[in-house]
Amino acid sequence: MMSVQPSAEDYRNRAALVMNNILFFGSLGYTLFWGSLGFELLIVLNISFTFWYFLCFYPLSKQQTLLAKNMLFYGLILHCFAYSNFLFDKQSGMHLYAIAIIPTSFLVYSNEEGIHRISVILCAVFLLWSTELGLFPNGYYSLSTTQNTIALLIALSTIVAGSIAIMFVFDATLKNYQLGLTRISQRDALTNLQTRRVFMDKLQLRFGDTDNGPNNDYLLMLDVDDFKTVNDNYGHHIGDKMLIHISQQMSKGLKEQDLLARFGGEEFVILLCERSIEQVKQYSEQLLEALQQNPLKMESQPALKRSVSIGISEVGQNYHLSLKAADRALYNAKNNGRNRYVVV
Ligand SMILES: Nc1nc2c(ncn2[C@@H]2O[C@H](COP(=O)(O)OP(=O)(O)OP(=O)(O)O)[C@@H](O)[C@H]2O)c(=O)[nH]1
Repeated sequence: MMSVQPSAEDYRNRAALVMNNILFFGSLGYTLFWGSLGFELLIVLNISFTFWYFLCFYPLSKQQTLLAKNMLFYGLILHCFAYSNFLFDKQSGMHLYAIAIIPTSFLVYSNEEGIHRISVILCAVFLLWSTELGLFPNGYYSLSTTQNTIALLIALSTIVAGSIAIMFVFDATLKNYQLGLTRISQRDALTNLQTRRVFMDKLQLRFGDTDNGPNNDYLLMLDVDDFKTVNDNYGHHIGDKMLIHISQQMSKGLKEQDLLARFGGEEFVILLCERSIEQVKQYSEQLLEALQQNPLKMESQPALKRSVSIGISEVGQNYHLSLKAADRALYNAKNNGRNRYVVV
């Protein structure tokens, strides 16, 4: 069965949460800091931002969440702008908070909200630029060196912690995404079995190019009998369900090191490892029987039965030749009446 992996989107949401927590605590730090200096207005402002952080992740409608995000970012930028240009002098480091805003906007806004992200970044850049150049009148209050250092430390530690979180979480996201892509490319989309290419690569890994001689591994080529009539009589979607159903039956009785792949269309291939020919025959008989006993159940019609034909060959000195031999055996099984196996 296909396991449900967290998507890149899930990781992005988690990253946004981590980042927001960091900013939340940064904001809390500032609240305490302004409190210790007696700036009541700044305490209230910081609490309001904490409230917007909270709303960004509270389950609301899409539009309300977007509003909360905008309130948070534009409010934060305005707040830093007022701090660093009018209230305090630029040494207070308030404008540096904008550096944390830039990467955060990538996480908090979704890709569809890119336009908001761009405008937030432009505003943050303007804030940094205007403060650095002293474009506006200098701040009214001047913080002492220690106070400046504390304010700067809070801003910088928020930025550093945020950047570290981004590095880690993005790394995990990327790895997960790549893993997901690899998994997808190795699996057949319909049956979730391995693809022909992966199967051939694994045969190559197991047997290599050298002539090894027989080693109790068997190749089975399988083809669904009269499958075209399933599509013709019941439609393609029932044909698809039949392929899934048959592949599930095939996977029963396989061991961990065995391989099962969809070779193409209604053709499958199996490698049974370290078995005697009797065991291979037994597996084949059980599969033929299971398909008779477990037809595909349908909602408003009688259950639908299909058999398979199987060609079997032992993996000999060259696995390519063994595959061809199994294919010939399959051809014979078809010609001899289907719903059977033939060993070469
Ligand atoms: N629904 C569905 N049909 C597929 C898929 N891949 C291949 N097919 C169909 O499988 C059918 C194979 O038909 P044939 O090659 O004539 O084989 P058959 O009807 O099984 O006859 P025999 O093999 O001779 O028993 C074709 O109609 C293909 O369109 C698939 O992924 N889904």
